[in-house]
Amino acid sequence: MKVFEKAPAKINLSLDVLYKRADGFHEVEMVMTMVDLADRIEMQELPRDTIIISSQAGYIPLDEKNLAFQAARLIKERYEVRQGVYIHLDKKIPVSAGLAGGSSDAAATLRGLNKLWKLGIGTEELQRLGAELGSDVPFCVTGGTALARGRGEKLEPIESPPQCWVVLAKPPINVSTSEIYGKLKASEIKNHPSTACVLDAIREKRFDELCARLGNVLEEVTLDLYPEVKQLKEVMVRLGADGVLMSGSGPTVFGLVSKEAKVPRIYNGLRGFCKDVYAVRLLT
Ligand SMILES: C[C@](O)(CO)[C@H](O)COP(=O)(O)OP(=O)(O)OC[C@H]1O[C@@H](n2ccc(N)nc2=O)[C@H](O)[C@@H]1O
Ligand SMILES: Nc1ncnc2c1ncn2[C@@H]1O[C@H](COP(=O)(O)OP(=O)(O)OP(=O)(O)O)[C@@H](O)[C@H]1O
Repeated sequence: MKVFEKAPAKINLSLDVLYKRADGFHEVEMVMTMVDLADRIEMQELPRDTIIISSQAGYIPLDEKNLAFQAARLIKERYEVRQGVYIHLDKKIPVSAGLAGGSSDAAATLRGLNKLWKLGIGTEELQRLGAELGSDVPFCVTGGTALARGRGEKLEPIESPPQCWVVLAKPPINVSTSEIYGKLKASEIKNHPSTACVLDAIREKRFDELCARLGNVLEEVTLDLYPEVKQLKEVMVRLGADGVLMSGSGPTVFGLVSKEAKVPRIYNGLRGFCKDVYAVRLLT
């Protein structure tokens, strides 16, 4: 038997850090949503007790470092599953981009194996398992739009933002999430985004207000280390995107655009700076 799952990319509409915790993680307050750019994951049952990963993407690990492998191993161990699984990852989400590609693959693997092996695991338990794999995985289990707290695992679903285009541009650099959090001085953050205002703008369907309130405290660190990300933000603003922000720890920059007619100019303008550019819709 085979199952298929879509694993969409996420963007952070706001990302605030409240403080650094004793366990080394940062207490966050984030508004996250999914966009229509997704990996596609195929899971096929194997009679042997083994996990095999393949992918057309040459640049991701295919061994136990792969987050989909870790998700399969976790579910097999926890639910004492003796069968094996062959997992093919059709990657569309750029890697190490700040778009939670690996986390979404892990979440999709948890959902898919729950179906394949008829385990009957509830959503909350899938999210708990996800939290063992990474901070973004619990959100990716359900997707939608949510307010995330804790280290990202305490989730409150909220309604979707007003529908719009999302132009994503990833410069050709790799950014390490732990390095960016490591360099952040949580007690010295000057400009905290207002999570409450972002939530209000979404609830009241005020697109312009949402664009004005976008904010990510990790930008300061990443933009300082990688001036090309700052430049990309400036280009996107100049090309006419309504709201522009870096997603997660970067380096992907996204622009929200309400008018479809503006999208080709922004897309084509960005292609002059980097090859990884996508124009997609929000997954509402
Ligand atoms: C930047 C975001 O992607 C925004 O959604 C997430 O906060 C990070 O999520 P993630 O990549 O799933 O992160 P994890 O794999 O759990 O952690 C990677 C590293 O980031 C740091 N980290 C992550 C989450 C968090 N709340 N505080 C942290 O300090 C830790 O140093 C950790 O070792
Ligand atoms: N299935 C996977 N897809 C992509 N990367 C993976 C996968 N499994 C493990 N990785 C590794 O995880 C690291 C981060 O990749 P990923 O694409 O998830 O980053 P990201 O988009 O910055 O994530 P986040 O936004 O959650 O911080 C890379 O070093 C990559 O090699």
